[in-house]
Amino acid sequence: MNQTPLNTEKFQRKAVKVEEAQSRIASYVHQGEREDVGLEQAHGRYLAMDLTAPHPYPRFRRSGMDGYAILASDTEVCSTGQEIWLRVIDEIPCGTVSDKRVETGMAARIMTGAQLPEEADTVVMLEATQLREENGQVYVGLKKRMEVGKNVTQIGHEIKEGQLLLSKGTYIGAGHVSVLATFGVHRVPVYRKPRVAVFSTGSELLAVDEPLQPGKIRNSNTYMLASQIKEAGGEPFILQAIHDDLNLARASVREAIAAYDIVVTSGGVSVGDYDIMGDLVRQEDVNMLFNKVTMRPGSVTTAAVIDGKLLFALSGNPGACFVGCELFVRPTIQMMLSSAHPYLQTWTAKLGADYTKVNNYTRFVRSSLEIRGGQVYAIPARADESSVMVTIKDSDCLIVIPPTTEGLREGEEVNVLMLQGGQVT
Ligand SMILES: Nc1nc2c(c(=O)[nH]1)N[C@H]1C(S)=C(S)[C@@H](COP(=O)(O)OP(=O)(O)OC[C@H]3O[C@@H](n4cnc5c(N)ncnc54)[C@H](O)[C@@H]3O)O[C@H]1N2
Ligand code: MOO
Ligand SMILES: [Mg+2]
Repeated sequence: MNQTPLNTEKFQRKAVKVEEAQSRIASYVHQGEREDVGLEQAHGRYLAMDLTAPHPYPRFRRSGMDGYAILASDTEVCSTGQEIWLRVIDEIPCGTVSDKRVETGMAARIMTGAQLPEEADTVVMLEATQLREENGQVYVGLKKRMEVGKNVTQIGHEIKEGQLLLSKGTYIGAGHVSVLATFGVHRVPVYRKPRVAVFSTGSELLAVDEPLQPGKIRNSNTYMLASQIKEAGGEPFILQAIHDDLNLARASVREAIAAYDIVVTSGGVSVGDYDIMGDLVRQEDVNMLFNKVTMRPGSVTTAAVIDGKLLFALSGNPGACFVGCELFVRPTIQMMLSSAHPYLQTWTAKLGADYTKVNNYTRFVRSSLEIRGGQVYAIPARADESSVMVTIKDSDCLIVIPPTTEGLREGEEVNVLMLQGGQVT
């Protein structure tokens, strides 16, 4: 086993605040590269450029009802109770354009979604009309005065030509796909998903398909991190977990840095004898950004820049690993995708139970959200130690508890960071 030499440097760490750590990272983030994907592949991706409307939408004056296209002025006499009869000159199904002009005394039968004929300015719905035939000519009768433009959707009602349709960094969901299809964007310019290498360090780690052995555990962090990376918009690449060996770690980090956009590791960042990542980031060719943050869990979260790329050495404790990824890795991926909200967004909620742990660091307490009497409450997990794995799955948010010597009482207002997929129940 490759025991690291005794040194005191390891213990002397200067803690930085979360915001400071985030801003140090942000200064090394590069915008992602662009690739074009088919519209069917665009869901869940982030748009890589602003898109403007190549034409107004709707592009033509559109009937909102099945009925008759008429001139509203012809119906003015109806206000005195008089019925009018208009000569039906055409029938316009959806998708066809009439070559007739609707002049005074005339009407054209029209279907919902069809283009209004020239001159017609109003549509009267079928139910408000009656028909009569005289010498082979059909007439439509109506009794109600119509306002100009009734049941007609005007050109550009939704979007004017040249208007911003979707901005760079937009997450593409169902509604956005509809916009893209409407405007004929069949190849969609999106950011290439940042490629994130993930591997765990720890001689105690077994692969998930291995039977348990004394003193060993299965590697859960790698898979949890891969999920978090996916949620953040990245593409995770799971690399082989390594033993607590500095040379092995150095080789794996080097290879990963060369091949991927970001490298995330878990484990070995504290001050233990086999905490090799702590040593790795102190090497000459590594620009360590920080190796201690005034937060719990995850106080030993470490970040560094190697060959211009970011390495996140997260804690091995699952709770700290999870929070470190949400606070630092997720925003990095989101910034590469030009997301408008790279950081987890802050909400306020009432604290759902007393929180009595005192801290000199800011705590990020995994919690569920619940509505009680119309008010959102954040309920801290029953077990939220950094080493606890099983309550991570129940978290909708992280309650932010600033340094305190007294703890907080149930009902107090607290800031919470919403987690992606978090729900208020
Ligand atoms: N003397 C001190 N000891 C510790 C300190 C300290 O300041 N002084 N900090 C504690 C804190 S806080 C944390 S958090 C942990 C950080 O530990 P490391 O990041 O060095 O992680 P490891 O030592 O490798 O492992 C910790 C724990 O997590 C388990 N683990 C590791 N990898 C995985 C994985 N891939 N999947 C699941 N679980 C994993 C590992 O078995 C350990 O139980 O240090 C404290 N100690
Ligand atoms: O870094 Mo540890 O997670 O503060 O508990
Ligand atoms: Mg350790």
